[in-house]
Amino acid sequence: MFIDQLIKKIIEKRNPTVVGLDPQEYLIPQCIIKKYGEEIESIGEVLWQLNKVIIDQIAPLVPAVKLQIAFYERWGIEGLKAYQKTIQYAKEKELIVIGDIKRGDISSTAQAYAIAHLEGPFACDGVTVNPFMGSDSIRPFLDLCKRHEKGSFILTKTSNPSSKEFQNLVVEEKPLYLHIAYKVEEWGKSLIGDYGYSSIGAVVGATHPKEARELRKAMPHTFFLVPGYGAQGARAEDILSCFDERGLGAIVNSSRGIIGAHLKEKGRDISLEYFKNSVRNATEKMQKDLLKGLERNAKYKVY
Ligand SMILES: O=C(O)c1cc(=O)[nH]c(=O)n1[C@@H]1O[C@H](COP(=O)(O)O)[C@@H](O)[C@H]1O
Repeated sequence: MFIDQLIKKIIEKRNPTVVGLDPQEYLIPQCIIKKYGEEIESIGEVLWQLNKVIIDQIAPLVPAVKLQIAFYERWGIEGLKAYQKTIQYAKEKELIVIGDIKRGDISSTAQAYAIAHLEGPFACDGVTVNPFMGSDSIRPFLDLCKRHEKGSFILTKTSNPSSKEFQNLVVEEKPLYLHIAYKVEEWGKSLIGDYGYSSIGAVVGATHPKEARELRKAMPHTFFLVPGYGAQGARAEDILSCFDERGLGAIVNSSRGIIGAHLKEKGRDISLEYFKNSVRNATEKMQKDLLKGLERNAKYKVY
């Protein structure tokens, strides 16, 4: 089952973090671009080699990676080939792979998305899904999650500053994000695993600690994917309320904070060795930071 596999890996590695493989152009070290070609035709190879280097560094440290598909789609077919190859390689390295695709559409279309990203050419272990269109748009993802033991994380309270425009609107006496939360709990009911969490999770932004606390209470069986740490400004203490008293219940993403750590220190003109160390150090630093936060808070036990 997706969620049990994810939690087992988190416990094994003592690390509730996921590295975001979001290769924005300005982050890519010059040494990789120069080695694999600076022409637009080489972009697929550049993205793939970059990801391979990152995965080799982080595979022993983290349970999972998340690929934001936009940074691949943006380059067309070559980008998507790199996306596909990276998924395959991360799986070979026994990482849980989350495709950050944020899809949502009428059910027949949603089914095609679900097939593409959960069983077809881009099959990941889990995906992110947008619930704006309601239950029938989610159903195809739930069905395939059940059939193939996969997972989905449903956007519930997103990390961006404008998320409050719609998600915090009060409807029938409750903010919209709470309505979504109750639906996500319901959608996940039949996929609850050994640790009490469902393979149907929620995306909850690290940048909104007050809402995260409320959501943790409202969603006792829902595992959180928590973006916003690092580059978007959230700190470990903002995220603690996403975890339960066992130190489980959430996995925290960082993308730019890990694969762009070298920029603050040195810029893009660095050696491959420097890049590798920078990725590894940033990953270890994030792990320590979160574990320290969990340990400091007396209520939480760390595995
Ligand atoms: O679903 C997501 O992963 C997501 C939801 C959300 O509310 N906020 C958010 O930042 N994300 C994604 O999480 C990653 C955050 O990247 P960094 O800000 O660079 O760590 C990006 O891939 C975003 O697309």
